[in-house]
Amino acid sequence: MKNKFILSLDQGTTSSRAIVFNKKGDIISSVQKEFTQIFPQPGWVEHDANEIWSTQAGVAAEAIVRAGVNGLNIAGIGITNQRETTVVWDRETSQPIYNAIVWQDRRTAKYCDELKANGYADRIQDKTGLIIDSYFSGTKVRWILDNVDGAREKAEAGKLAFGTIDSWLVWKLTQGKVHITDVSNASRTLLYNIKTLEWDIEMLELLNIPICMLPEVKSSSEIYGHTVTTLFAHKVPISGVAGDQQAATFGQMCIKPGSVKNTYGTGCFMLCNTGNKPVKSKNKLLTTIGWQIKGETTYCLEGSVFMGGAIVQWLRDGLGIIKSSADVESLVNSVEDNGGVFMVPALTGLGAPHWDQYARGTIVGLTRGSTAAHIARAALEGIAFQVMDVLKAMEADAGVEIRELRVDGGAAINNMLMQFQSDILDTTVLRPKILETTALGAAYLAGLAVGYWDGIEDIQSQWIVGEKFEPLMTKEESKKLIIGWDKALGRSKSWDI
Ligand SMILES: Nc1ncnc2c1ncn2[C@@H]1O[C@H](COP(=O)(O)OP(=O)(O)O)[C@@H](O)[C@H]1O
Ligand SMILES: O=P(O)(O)OC[C@H](O)CO
Repeated sequence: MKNKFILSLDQGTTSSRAIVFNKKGDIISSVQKEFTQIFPQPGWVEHDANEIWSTQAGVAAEAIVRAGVNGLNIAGIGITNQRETTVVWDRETSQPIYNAIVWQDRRTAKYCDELKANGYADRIQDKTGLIIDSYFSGTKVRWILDNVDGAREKAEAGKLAFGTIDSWLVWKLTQGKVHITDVSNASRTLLYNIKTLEWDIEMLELLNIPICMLPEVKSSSEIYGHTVTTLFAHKVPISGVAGDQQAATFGQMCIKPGSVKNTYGTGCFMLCNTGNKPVKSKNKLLTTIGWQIKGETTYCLEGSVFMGGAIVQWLRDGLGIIKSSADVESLVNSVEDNGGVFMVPALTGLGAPHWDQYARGTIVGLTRGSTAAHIARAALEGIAFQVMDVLKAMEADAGVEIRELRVDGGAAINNMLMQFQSDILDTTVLRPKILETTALGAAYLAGLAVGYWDGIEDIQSQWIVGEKFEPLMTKEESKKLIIGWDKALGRSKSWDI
């Protein structure tokens, strides 16, 4: 496959990205575009699905041009996406009937409480691997069917399609010819049985969602269809799909059971490969499908933290104490420590392992000496403390000590955050040379399906350490900080009841 490349479409929560990779896993071109975040009410988060498509299509076209190639040079397209975010569209017009309801959106929290009160938690965890929380797609689909005029009748008549962002992009790329998702995305809907690998009829009935709306579930690495859009002059195979966190786990080459990565994007997501069998968490982690290749399914345990790098965006857009996300590093380095200030970044509730839909952001420990720098430092430390809570739960579930953490995502570029993370975990943090592991993982899945790479052996050696962070903090210091964090955490819980 001479002069051939893989195009990866990475549709994240805050931006759409397209990256062209070569056979060595090098980035040939990369284009990114932020899009609008819509906050119609406190706790609600929406995206315009058409804007998701237009930004994604735009960056794809530009990445190809910048790489100096055309569709003929693209061996396959890999898609990876913000997960759980829910789109319902009209099959005939391809128009969404409502904005995409984003994974962070809390509007179905009360309904989730009812499900819990009615004793469904165990059964749901058994079947789907998930915790009852408004995070997942199922209750969002139900909300759209119940709240958009005429939606339920249309859905029952087979006129509406539901999809997570991967499905929506495949639909648009094939001009409505292909309606699919992959197992990793399906496993985030609350509707998919991760043991039988089928949509679960009991869950569909419970949430009152007609099965005819759902996409067909495929593996993460196969040819699903070819592009029909005018974006590419030639028909390009779409050959890899995985949720962004699972793609990053694959891109980080966490392919052996026990290997762990943490991504610092909008949220933080720690995934531990548990091999070919689902492991039920006893510590409020999620059991999720990592990927499926050639009929073999890999499972992971996951700890999802809702606010990661997004708290830095809030420092920028909400507080206005920095001009760009990158500025946070010089601001935090202007002070020695947090000056006694702690921030719990629970602006959209708390995910794993606390699962408190009603927690809200808290800043505590302010004194007359507190400055913007202390608040910024507390924000970054708040990211690392949340990851620490997840890691502890992961260690308890796996029954092992995690001595090495592979990291990636936009905020992993931040050296202060990575050093603090290593300090507070007392664990080695490894940042790879290529930080775009999400896009790379999707590229690998797509390339494996079309024979661009022959097998895992072909790509395994491409993972290279860029920076290594070792713990430097004394045990006394970290212990004191952890006590402060736990106290602050207590203040943020059950706030918005
Ligand atoms: N230097 C930095 N320090 C800390 N956070 C940063 C820095 N640069 C970017 N970020 C954060 O990284 C996030 C973007 O990461 P990315 O992996 O692109 O996220 P997503 O895929 O969720 O859109 C943003 O929330 C941004 O605030
Ligand atoms: O957009 P990201 O990279 O923060 O990822 C979002 C997750 O997929 C949500 O589950």
